[in-house]
Amino acid sequence: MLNINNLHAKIEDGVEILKGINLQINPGEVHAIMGPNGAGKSTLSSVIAGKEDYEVTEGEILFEGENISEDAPEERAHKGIFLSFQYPVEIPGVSVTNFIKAALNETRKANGLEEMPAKEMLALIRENSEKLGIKRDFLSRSLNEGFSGGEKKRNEIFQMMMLNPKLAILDETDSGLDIDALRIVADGVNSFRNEGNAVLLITHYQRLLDYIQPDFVHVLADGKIIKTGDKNLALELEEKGYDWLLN
Ligand SMILES: Nc1ncnc2c1ncn2[C@@H]1O[C@H](COP(=O)(O)OP(=O)(O)OP(=O)(O)O)[C@@H](O)[C@H]1O
Repeated sequence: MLNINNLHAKIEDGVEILKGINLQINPGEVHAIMGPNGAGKSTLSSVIAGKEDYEVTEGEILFEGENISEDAPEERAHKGIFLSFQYPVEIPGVSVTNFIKAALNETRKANGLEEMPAKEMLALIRENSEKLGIKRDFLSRSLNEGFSGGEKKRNEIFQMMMLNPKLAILDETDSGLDIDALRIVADGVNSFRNEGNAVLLITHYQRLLDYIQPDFVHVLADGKIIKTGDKNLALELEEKGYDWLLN
């Protein structure tokens, strides 16, 4: 599904942050990326999603066989790539429901589909909000306005489940997940994952990987993936830190 080959990327002022990333994600897989602060984890997720602060200087990102390195962020979203936001924007006057309806219909339109019939939309909203324990009054609140950390997390996972992307990138490196938020993310990801989609989970929290079983764990340091293993690698990192890999 996703093939990243020798990806180099820099920020606009010229500092290279990604220095030759290779990563292959197949349908049905969950990959976790861990690594020290400042390694480039969030940059990698932003570059995959097409955030414009970064420039790809070498290598390519193939999504379902197609080079998307030059695509605008919304084109990538329409192709089925979802990126959660660590610091989501507040949109006063736009409710959680209306935002997700607009986003979902926008994606359908870009893929040549009709708007989702209102009844179907309501049923889908009900199904996903119930799965996540989201109450009805929450759905009519203004997007992210005054949301607690846990509510933002719940909304983010709700958006992921509603949009049902092929590849979900969840960047949890710095989001201060408490135990409840950890469970929200874990339960959401576990109910989302299936044979046809994939998840890239960026995290500092080994505990999250107790709840979400990753197929692969990668360590990213200084812009490169320096080690790949299974879930036991995360346990080893918890115990030993990163130093033993950096020397
Ligand atoms: N837009 C930007 N402008 C300036 N510097 C940036 C920008 N984006 C990333 N960087 C720098 O690139 C490096 C990698 O940052 P990044 O956020 O990708 O690391 P990370 O591995 O996600 O770190 P953390 O674990 O601390 O969240 C850091 O030195 C950061 O300051």
